[in-house]
Amino acid sequence: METPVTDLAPETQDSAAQTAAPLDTKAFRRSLNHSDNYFRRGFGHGEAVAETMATSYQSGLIQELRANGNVLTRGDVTIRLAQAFGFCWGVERAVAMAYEARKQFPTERIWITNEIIHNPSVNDHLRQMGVLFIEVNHGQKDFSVVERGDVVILPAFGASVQEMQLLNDRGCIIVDTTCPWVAKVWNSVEKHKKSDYTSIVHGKYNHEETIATSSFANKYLVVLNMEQAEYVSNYILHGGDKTEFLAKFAKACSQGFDPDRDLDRVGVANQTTMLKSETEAIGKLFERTMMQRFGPDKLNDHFMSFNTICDATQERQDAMFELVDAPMDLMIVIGGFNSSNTTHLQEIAIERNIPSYHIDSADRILDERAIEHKPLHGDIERAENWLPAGPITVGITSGASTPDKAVEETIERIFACKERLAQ
Ligand SMILES: C/C(=C\COP(=O)(O)OP(=O)(O)O)CO
Ligand code: SF4
Repeated sequence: METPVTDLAPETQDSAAQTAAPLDTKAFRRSLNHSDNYFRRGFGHGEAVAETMATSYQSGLIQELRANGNVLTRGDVTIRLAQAFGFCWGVERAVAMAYEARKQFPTERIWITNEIIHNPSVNDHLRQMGVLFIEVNHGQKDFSVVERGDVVILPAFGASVQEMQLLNDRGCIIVDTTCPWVAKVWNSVEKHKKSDYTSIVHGKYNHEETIATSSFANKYLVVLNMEQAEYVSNYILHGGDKTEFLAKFAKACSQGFDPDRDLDRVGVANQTTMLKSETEAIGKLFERTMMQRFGPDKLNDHFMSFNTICDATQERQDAMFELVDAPMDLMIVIGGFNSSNTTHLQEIAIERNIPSYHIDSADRILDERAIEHKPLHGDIERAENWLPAGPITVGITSGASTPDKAVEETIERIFACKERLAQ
C-alpha cells in the first residue's frame, strides 16, 4: 500500500513524515497560515504580471472569435469553439502567483514541487524564469536539494500535508498557489475525518491533486470510475474476497485499510477535474448503498457528501456537450496529455463518435496529411489523412490549463493546412 508520504525520499523525510502520532492536519494548516514564511496570495505585483501573462498566453484571434459567438469561417473551414474553454480562474491565479513570486524574490532559489499545472508550455515558461523542479528519483521526490531560505512554490493542485510540513520544518518560504476549489475538497475530507468517516475519493490515485487530498484523510479509498465504485458498493452490501479487494486498491487506499472495518461510515470527495456526471453518480451510488445497508433512518450516521465539483470543470464539460450537439466533421481537443480535465473533454467527443484528436500544442499538426495525437487510453500516435476534403466544420475546445495562444496557433494551422489541401 502507498501513502502520499512515499513521495518523499527516505533520507529527506524530516520529522513530519517520521512522527508516529498522526498529524493534526487542520492544526498544522492553521499554524502555517500564521507563519511569516507562508504566502497564499499575491505580492502586489498584479499589474506587471498581468501584462507578462497577456503577452505569453492571450490571443487576439480568440478575442475576435469570442466577439463573434465563437464561430469563424475562413475559406472551406468553419471553426466552432466551445462557449467555455481554456484557462480557468484557479489556473490563472496560480500561474500569476508564480510569476509574482519570481518578481518578489529575484535572487533567491525558487523551487516548485510538481508541474504548476498540466501544460507543457506554461511549465517551460517557469523553467525559463529560473524556477527549479523537484526531481523524482525511483518514484520518490528528492527534497534533499532544498535549503533553508529557498522559496518553494506549491502548485495549483496543492501538495501533500507531509510535503508542506517538511518544507516548513526546513525553513523554506512557501508560496502556496493551491486553487481554493481544491482546498475546499480538503475541508470536506477534514470533516469526514472528524467524525471518523472513511473518505472515498473519486479520482486518479497517482494524480497530484488526489495525492494531496488523500493526505488530509486518516482513512481513504480512491475510486477511479463507476466500475470501481460498484465493486466497493457490492463489497459493502454483500462482503467479498478481502485479498482481491486489497490487491485491487493496493495503491489507492490508506495504510492498514481494512474493507471489513473501514467501510461502515463513508464520505465522498472528488478530484475537482473528474467527469462531473460520474462524480455525481458515484455520490448517489454510495448514498443508496449506505441506505440499503443501514436503513434510511440511519443514513446520516453512515454517509456524508458535500458538493465539491468545481465550477470551471462543470462549465467546460457543459459547453462541450452543447458543442457536440451541432454537426461537425472533426473535433480537436487541446491540452496537456496528463491533463485530467482535458481527457474528459476528449471522452465526450468519443462517446458521440466524432473523429477527434487530443493534441498538446499546434506543433502536433505536422501538415495537411498527418497529425500526432494521443488516443484516450493509448500512447501518442500519428494519423494520416486527418483533414477531410471540401467544406468542413471543426469543433475546438481546450482544457482548463491550456493558454488561448495554443488554441490560436492550432486554428491558424488548420486554416493553413486546409488551404494547402485545396491547392
Ligand atoms: C490545477 C487543476 C486543474 C487545471 O487543469 P490541469 O490540466 O492542470 O489539471 P488536471 O485536469 O487536474 O489534470 C486542479 O484542479
Ligand atoms: S479546474 Fe477548478 S479546481 Fe482546478 S484549478 Fe481550475 S478552478 Fe481550480
